[in-house]
Amino acid sequence: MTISSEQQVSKVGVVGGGLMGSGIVEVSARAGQDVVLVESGVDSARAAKARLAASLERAAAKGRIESAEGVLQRVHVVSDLGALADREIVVEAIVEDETAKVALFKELDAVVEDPRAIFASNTSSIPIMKLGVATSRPGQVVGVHFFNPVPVLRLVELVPSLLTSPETLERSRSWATGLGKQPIDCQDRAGFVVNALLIPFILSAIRMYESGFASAEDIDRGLVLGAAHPQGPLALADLIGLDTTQAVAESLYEEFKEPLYAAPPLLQRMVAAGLLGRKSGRGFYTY
Ligand SMILES: C[C@H](O)CC(=O)SCCNC(=O)CCNC(=O)[C@H](O)C(C)(C)COP(=O)(O)OP(=O)(O)OC[C@H]1O[C@@H](n2cnc3c(N)ncnc32)[C@H](O)[C@@H]1OP(=O)(O)O
Ligand SMILES: NC(=O)c1ccc[n+]([C@@H]2O[C@H](COP(=O)([O-])OP(=O)(O)OC[C@H]3O[C@@H](n4cnc5c(N)ncnc54)[C@H](O)[C@@H]3O)[C@@H](O)[C@H]2O)c1
Repeated sequence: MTISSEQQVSKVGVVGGGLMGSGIVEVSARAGQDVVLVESGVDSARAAKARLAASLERAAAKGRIESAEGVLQRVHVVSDLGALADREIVVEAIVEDETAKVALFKELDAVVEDPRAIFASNTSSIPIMKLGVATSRPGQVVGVHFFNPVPVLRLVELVPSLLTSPETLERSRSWATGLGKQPIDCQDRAGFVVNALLIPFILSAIRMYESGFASAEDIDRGLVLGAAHPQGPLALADLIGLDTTQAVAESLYEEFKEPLYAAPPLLQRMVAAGLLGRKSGRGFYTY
């Protein structure tokens, strides 16, 4: 299907400006799009703005953009979902929690006025169908899954549910490609392609560490030096966030009931303790 200029989206909304949402805002604004970011509170809005500004300053220092200010002019950070009324695509990037996402998709359905607007979720593992049927427009709901760090990694997984329309899928593909991303197509199964393979690998590393088999540093060094990974699995879990890692493991386990997807006790205890990785300052490493 060819996407006409009239079907292309340029008014972007993002809900949730954490690790991923701020990255999605950044790549959209850098591609020249007008972006409204909705965050839930004053502190998280401030944190999102700081993360975005720091990343843009780094891009400017490397000569990848002319100036951070130029890009920031296209970004509006608000706390009211009503500001998304005129958006052509809204990307949900809130916490990996099905109840919270379903509630948000219901609200988005009520506030977004464009009858053809795309409702995209950046979920790592929650069925797109569950988000689709929370709205009156399941044909316009699709998974558009970015990877962390968003400004660096080129992949986007495109995940239609059984009810997603071909037009929604192709408009999403065209949008992601316009951001400089390379889409792959996935079925609506927990974990899609990458997390279904990556999360059990990370969980195996956590079990290895938990059993005292090797230190965190040696497990990570082993995979970096012996398998040419950019970082080891425990450092990667800290980058993803241990809460998100656990939530994705739980979705995979619920769907497939395979022990390899079960969150190890150590991961569960670390999350309960608030040791969430980089974002909380401590996980398998201290930051
Ligand atoms: C769970 C989810 O659903 C799905 C997922 O997202 S799974 C996670 C997928 N992500 C990965 O696997 C990440 C693997 N790790 C990596 O790619 C690298 O270790 C890394 C990019 C995080 C850091 O790379 P490293 O070389 O150690 O650090 P560093 O030199 O600071 O960064 C490399 C480049 O990335 C850029 N970069 C790093 N982090 C960045 C960030 N948060 N934002 C913007 N740019 C960033 C740096 O500016 C640098 O650019 P340069 O090459 O032009 O100098
Ligand atoms: N961390 C990763 O590596 C990664 C990679 C790909 C996809 N994802 C997915 O992206 C989503 C976000 O993950 P993250 O790592 O950015 O999480 P995060 O915890 O860094 O950020 C979540 C943000 O959402 C905000 N938020 C929560 N509820 C909200 C609401 N109702 N309205 C507005 N804002 C709200 C929070 O204030 C927070 O800033 C999750 O679905 C996650 O599975 C994460």
